[in-house]
Amino acid sequence: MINVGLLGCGNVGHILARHAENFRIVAVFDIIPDRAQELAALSHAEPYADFDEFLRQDTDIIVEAASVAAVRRYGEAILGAGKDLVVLSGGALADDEFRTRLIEAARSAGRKIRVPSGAVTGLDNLKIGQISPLQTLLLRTTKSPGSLGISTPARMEIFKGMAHECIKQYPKNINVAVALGLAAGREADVELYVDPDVERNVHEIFAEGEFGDIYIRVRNVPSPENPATSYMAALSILTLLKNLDNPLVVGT
Ligand SMILES: NC(=O)C1=CN([C@@H]2O[C@H](COP(=O)(O)OP(=O)(O)OC[C@H]3O[C@@H](n4cnc5c(N)ncnc54)[C@H](O)[C@@H]3O)[C@@H](O)[C@H]2O)C=CC1
Ligand SMILES: O=C([O-])CC(=O)C(=O)O
Repeated sequence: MINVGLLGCGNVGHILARHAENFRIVAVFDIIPDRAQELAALSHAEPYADFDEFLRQDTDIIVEAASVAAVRRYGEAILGAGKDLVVLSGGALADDEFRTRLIEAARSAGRKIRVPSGAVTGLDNLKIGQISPLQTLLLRTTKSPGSLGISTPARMEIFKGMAHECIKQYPKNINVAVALGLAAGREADVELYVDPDVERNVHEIFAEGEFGDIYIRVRNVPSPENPATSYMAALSILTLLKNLDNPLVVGT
C-alpha cells in the first residue's frame, strides 16, 4: 500500500481522507494548522505544522490539494526530497519558467509530477495535439456566481482570453484550462461565465484538428464544502492513486 503525504487539508483533502482505501494517508500539512489537526484525526495520520518535518516522513507520494501558491512554494522541495508529486492546482504550471524548473527537479530526482484530469474528461486523447497540432482548443466554463464570490442576476462573461492569463485572475477556478493545454501541447483559449441559473460546474471543451473535431460537455456536481471545486476533481485523484501500481495502463 502506498504512503501518501497530503498537502492541503480543505475540501478535496477531506474527500480523499474519507475514501482512502487503496492508499494510506500518513502525514498531513496545511498552512492553517487546525485544519491539519482535524484531518489527521479523521485519517489517522500525523499532522505537521512544519513543512520540512512533513517532508521528512516516510511517504511515497505527496498529493497537493491546496493552491497554486502552494505548488510554487513547495513543489521543487517535494521532488528534491525524492517524492512523486500529484498537482491538482495545475494552474501553477502555466508559468513556463516555473514549469521548466519543476520538471528539471523531477528529472534530477528521478521522480514524476502527475497532473490528474481533475474536473474534466478527455485529456487522454487530446494529447494527440502533441503529435498533430490542434487548430482550436477552447474551454468554456460556467459556474454559479456564488462559487466565485460574485453577485449577478443574469449570465455574464467574466473572462475571455488565454488560459495563462485567466489562471492569474482566477487561481481557484480554472486550473482545468492549464491542464488541458499541457495535455494538448498548446495553450487553451478560455471563456469563463457565471450564471445564476446553473447548479453545476459546466466545462465545455471544443477542439479541432487534422483528426476532426471534438465537443465535450462536463456537468459537474459541486463538492460539498467548496462549490467552486467539482466533486469529480477529488474522484480523479482517488482514481490516479488506485491505478498508480497497475501494470495495465488504459488510455493514452
Ligand atoms: N485541476 C482541477 O481540475 C481542479 C483543481 N482544483 C484546485 O485544487 C485545490 C484544492 O481544492 P479544494 O480542496 O476545493 O480547496 P480548499 O480551499 O477547500 O482547500 C485548500 C486547503 O489548502 C490549504 N492551503 C492553501 N494554500 C496553502 C499553502 N500555501 N500551504 C499549505 N496549505 C495551503 C488551505 O488552508 C485549505 O485548507 C485548489 O487550488 C483548487 O483550485 C479544484 C478543482 C478542480
Ligand atoms: O472544479 C472545477 O470545476 C474546476 C476548478 O475549480 C479548477 O479547475 O480550478
